[in-house]
Amino acid sequence: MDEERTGAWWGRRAWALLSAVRERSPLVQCITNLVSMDIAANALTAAGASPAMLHCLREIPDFTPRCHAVYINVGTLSEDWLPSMRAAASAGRPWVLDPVAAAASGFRMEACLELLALRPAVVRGNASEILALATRSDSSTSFKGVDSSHDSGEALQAAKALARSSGAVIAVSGAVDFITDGEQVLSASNGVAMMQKITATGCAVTALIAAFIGADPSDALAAAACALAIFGLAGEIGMESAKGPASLRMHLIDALYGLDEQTVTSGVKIALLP
Ligand SMILES: Nc1ncnc2c1ncn2[C@@H]1O[C@H](COP(=O)(O)OP(=O)(O)OP(=O)(O)O)[C@@H](O)[C@H]1O
Ligand SMILES: Cc1ncsc1CCO
Ligand SMILES: [Mg+2]
Repeated sequence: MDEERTGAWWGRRAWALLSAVRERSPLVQCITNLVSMDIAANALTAAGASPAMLHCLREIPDFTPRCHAVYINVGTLSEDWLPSMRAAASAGRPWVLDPVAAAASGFRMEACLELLALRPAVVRGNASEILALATRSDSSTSFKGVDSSHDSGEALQAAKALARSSGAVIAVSGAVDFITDGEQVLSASNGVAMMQKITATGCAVTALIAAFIGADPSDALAAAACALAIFGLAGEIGMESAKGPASLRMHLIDALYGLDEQTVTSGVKIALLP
């Protein structure tokens, strides 16, 4: 390492990655749930990326190889969409998985585990989703639905084990986001609690991770941490003008669009855990 990775180093790294997204405008194919399509596409566009919500199996051989990254989210999974997810994940592009409500059913858990075997670069979930995936459990009563019933710290050991067994970077979102490749653990401490009151903010930040990887595929751990920190920072700035979840959604997207170098380098809170 040329330079010690201080907080200031991470601020510069986050700015470099956001700048790369703005300059390269990576094409990100999103096979995502019906709830999240709008906020994910708007978050990607505001950040400078180019989203495409295509999920028809017959289009994947032509379209997916031309994408810079792929985003797959099982939130409104159906049997019809699973073949498209498999095909897009197997198209040779770097891709990111959001295992929404992984424990909701045996079918969904099987689908998530099958997709995980197709080597995503990053998996981003809330703590309950990462705990369920790591234990391959779809039966525990503590797993409700799309919202987490655990704090992110409770899933940290599970995230490390899942990263080692899958080869993916695992990101657990929450008040503090944890990002690990199974050896190193980064924390990203940006964001505001009100973000949990907007549906599909988690889905949107996973899409943003795919955009960061599309712009620079060299370091999935850094891409995931910087995307989470930048999305959280946009939430903090948005909260200064918001009156509740609906206006926060609008102000967060505006803030993401307007982020400048000074704000990012001084505002991003990423640290390497000892
Ligand atoms: N208590 C909190 N304080 C600050 N930021 C938070 C808090 N909880 C969540 N966030 C942020 O909100 C975003 C969404 O994370 P969350 O864990 O709620 O995802 P999720 O449960 O998968 O959401 P969804 O399924 O609705 O998409 C992330 O950027 C995360 O960092
Ligand atoms: C509410 C909801 N249901 C399935 S996906 C989704 C969006 C948040 O994950
Ligand atoms: Mg989610």
